[in-house]
Amino acid sequence: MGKCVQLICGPAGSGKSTYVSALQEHCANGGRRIHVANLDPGADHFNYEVAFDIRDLVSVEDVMEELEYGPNGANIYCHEYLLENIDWLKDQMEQYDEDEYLVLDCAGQIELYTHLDIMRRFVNDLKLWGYQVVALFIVDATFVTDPAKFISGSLLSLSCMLQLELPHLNVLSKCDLVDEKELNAILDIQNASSVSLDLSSNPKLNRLTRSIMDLIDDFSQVSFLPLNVRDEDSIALILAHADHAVQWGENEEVHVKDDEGGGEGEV
Ligand SMILES: Nc1nc2c(ncn2[C@@H]2O[C@H](COP(=O)(O)OP(=O)(O)OP(=O)(O)O)[C@@H](O)[C@H]2O)c(=O)[nH]1
Ligand SMILES: [Mg+2]
Repeated sequence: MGKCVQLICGPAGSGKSTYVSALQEHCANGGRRIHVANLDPGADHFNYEVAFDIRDLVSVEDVMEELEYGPNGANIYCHEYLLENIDWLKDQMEQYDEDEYLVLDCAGQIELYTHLDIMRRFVNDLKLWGYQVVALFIVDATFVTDPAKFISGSLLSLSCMLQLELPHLNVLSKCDLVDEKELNAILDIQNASSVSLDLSSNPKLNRLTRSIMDLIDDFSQVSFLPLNVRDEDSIALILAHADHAVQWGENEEVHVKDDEGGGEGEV
């Protein structure tokens, strides 16, 4: 069993903290140990049992008050501060054994995943410490139900994937809020070229849109896993994909009953 981490990324309000809370409950019901940490220095509230919390090191509130920064600048400052004090995080993570899976609930400030290199530097540290990391990019289903928004959501996810260079899963949250037909249309998309893209009356713009979608296709970036936090099966499916990405449990010893000897043997 290796040291494994799910890194929960995505735009503000997309449902990251709600997902980790549902995941924690799902794992507890199944007798599996996971630990969820808050890495959002601007978090107000969340419903999960927190293993450790970046706000014990630095918080947006304190930075805004002491340095008189605005909320965005303070958030970036907090992430830079975390990187400068990365041993704090290492100590927190090392409290847990290899068979205890860690889930890191990150901030939703989108520049962290697009043009700043903060998350990439952070991920590089996790890799150096020997963690297998999978990124889950959570996108709100209600934001991708028309072609223009679908392109925008796919591009955001692609930026994150290219920045972090990690095994990457796209998760469509709040599936309970969208019409089943609309949802299935998104989930059925196998390649970007199949999306109806004549968004403009200007053929030049439509050609540009198609080129963008071809780019997204080149990275096989259009498939989403559906998440409905009220549906255990959807959480189990996402967990299975994440486990596969980090090879969780693949080296686990298989125990079989030794009928003749009455004891257990290893395979
Ligand atoms: N109906 C429904 N609402 C959801 C779901 N997931 C999240 N929400 C709601 O969406 C809002 C934002 O959810 P959060 O989990 O706080 O989102 P977040 O991505 O952690 O937000 P930030 O930490 O601010 O980036 C909350 O009001 C949630 O109750 C879902 O699957 N279904
Ligand atoms: Mg959150």
